[in-house]
Amino acid sequence: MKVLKDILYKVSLTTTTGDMELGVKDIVFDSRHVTEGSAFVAIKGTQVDGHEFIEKAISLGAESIICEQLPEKLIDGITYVVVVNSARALGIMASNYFDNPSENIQVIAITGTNGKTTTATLLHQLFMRMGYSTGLLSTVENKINETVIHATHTTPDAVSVQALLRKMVADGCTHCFMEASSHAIVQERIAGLKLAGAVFTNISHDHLDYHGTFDEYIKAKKKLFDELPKDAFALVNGDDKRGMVMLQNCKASHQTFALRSPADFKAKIISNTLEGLELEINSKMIWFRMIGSFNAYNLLAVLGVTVLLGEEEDEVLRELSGIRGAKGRFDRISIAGITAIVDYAHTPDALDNVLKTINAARTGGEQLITVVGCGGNRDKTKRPIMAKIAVQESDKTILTSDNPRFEEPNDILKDMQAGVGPSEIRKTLSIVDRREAIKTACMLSQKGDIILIAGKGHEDYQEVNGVKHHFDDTEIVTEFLQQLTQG
Ligand SMILES: CC(=O)N[C@H]1[C@@H](OP(=O)(O)OP(=O)(O)OC[C@H]2O[C@@H](n3ccc(=O)[nH]c3=O)[C@H](O)[C@@H]2O)O[C@H](CO)[C@@H](O)[C@@H]1O[C@H](C)C(=O)N[C@@H](C)C(=O)N[C@H](CCC(=O)O)C(=O)O
Ligand SMILES: Nc1ncnc2c1ncn2[C@@H]1O[C@H](COP(=O)(O)OP(=O)(O)OP(=O)(O)O)[C@@H](O)[C@H]1O
Ligand SMILES: N[C@H](CCC[C@H](N)C(=O)O)C(=O)O
Ligand SMILES: [Mg+2]
Repeated sequence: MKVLKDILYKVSLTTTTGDMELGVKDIVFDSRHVTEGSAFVAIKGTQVDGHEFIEKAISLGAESIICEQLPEKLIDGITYVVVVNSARALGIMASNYFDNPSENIQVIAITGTNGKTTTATLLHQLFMRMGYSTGLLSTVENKINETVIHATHTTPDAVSVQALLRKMVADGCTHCFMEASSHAIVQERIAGLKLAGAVFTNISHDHLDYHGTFDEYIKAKKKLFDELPKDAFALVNGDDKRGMVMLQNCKASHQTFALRSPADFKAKIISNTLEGLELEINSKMIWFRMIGSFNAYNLLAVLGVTVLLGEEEDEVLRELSGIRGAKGRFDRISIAGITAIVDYAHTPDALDNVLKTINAARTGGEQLITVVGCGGNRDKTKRPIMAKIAVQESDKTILTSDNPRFEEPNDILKDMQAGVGPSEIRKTLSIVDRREAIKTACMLSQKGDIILIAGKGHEDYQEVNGVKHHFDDTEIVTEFLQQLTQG
């Protein structure tokens, strides 16, 4: 049996033990996973209140209960711990339970609307190339060195975060690069973590369904920086007007990266084509395989983190120039003279950036066909905006489904169609079946054309009514483009 020390986050022990240590066999926050001798942490969620399951947890063997309010009926032999914020207590307890792994590995958290996966993945690839044992927690996958552990969230739950860090430490990792989603920050999935640094990539429209207002969304991101310790660094995008907001009242060392504003880490774009980016950094010209000006920001963030962690700039740039980035981010498939681009752009800003990157690199003559959908049970207000951007920036647009989740796909399409102006209707199609939409884009395209398939990137499924069916944009577009060459 493990002994938890220092679990007290403004905790007041109300019942049996009067002790500040709690011996538990496991920590669970879902009554359905309770085991004999575990501590059950009751969390108020978006769907239900975990406090409703306290009795059930005890009946399944929980011996201690961490909660914000005591249940009416207290049961003999059970330890109840009342805390101000049980989600936060969960993070701190989990850290203690796994022997505070973040004290033995440098953890860097990356937040922002777009660019988290790209930045974290580049950092992981770079540190591996430089010979470090390195961990990664990302939307696409979690990794301990090259061993992949399936990711269900951008940031795992608090117990999984600590368990994964524990495993990284046991496997000799010295660094971990992780995404901190705004949901995770608000839900305290990273409470209890000692961070060596945090990065802010940018903030734009997303997740207003969850945060309510843009100000609340900014506040969620800022919380990461407010809680950084003094010996950490806070590296922010100086060209994003909220970058400086993140640094207000932040105790950590203030660091910036930028293309336009004065900054600690600065670059100038020399050329930006569909082959890659040429950047001037400290009077050196460096070629990167990443595409689009937005990736110049991601590369600068990576450079900043690496130098702040004590690496030598020239070596970093040399290694970085050969790296490709994360799966599903501007992946190019060229068949029969047609170029398909599969990209995870699922926010207005990302879609606009990707389309502008493609348009800037076009030589003329060819047409750009965009296939895009919006996820169900997510921010509805981004739907017409994304459709509008797609239609304005493309020669033809096919509006389709993304992950409908529990929504009616045609209702999502209607929300998107509201962003298409009357003069643009003639160049817009709506095809609810994403596979058919991709097929149609292929059939409409001719040699030289570009097809952008946006929104799902690396995802290998489509989620419909709670079921994830196999679905892979890259696989499907390859199949149809190959058919064109055969027929
Ligand atoms: C909206 C949201 O973020 N929800 C997350 C949240 O669930 P919730 O608050 O809805 O939980 P709930 O169902 O209300 O339950 C409340 C509590 O009661 C417990 N419970 C519930 C039922 C029961 O029978 N017994 C029981 O004990 C639950 O375990 C929970 O502790 O806490 C859960 C445990 O950590 C997460 O799995 C869940 O992620 C859901 C599945 C999700 O889709 N989240 C997405 C939006 C998300 O987190 N996305 C971000 C990335 C976003 C981005 O930046 O693009 C991510 O980090 O992945
Ligand atoms: N720095 C950036 N600024 C704006 N757009 C970007 C940036 N980096 C990537 N993008 C665009 O956003 C998409 C998502 O990028 P990425 O997966 O790196 O972001 P993320 O922040 O991890 O997203 P999520 O919140 O879903 O985890 C990319 O496919 C690309 O279209
Ligand atoms: N992390 C994002 C991913 C969105 C990906 C897009 N394909 C969708 O399903 O909306 C979210 O959970 O909102
Ligand atoms: Mg991500």
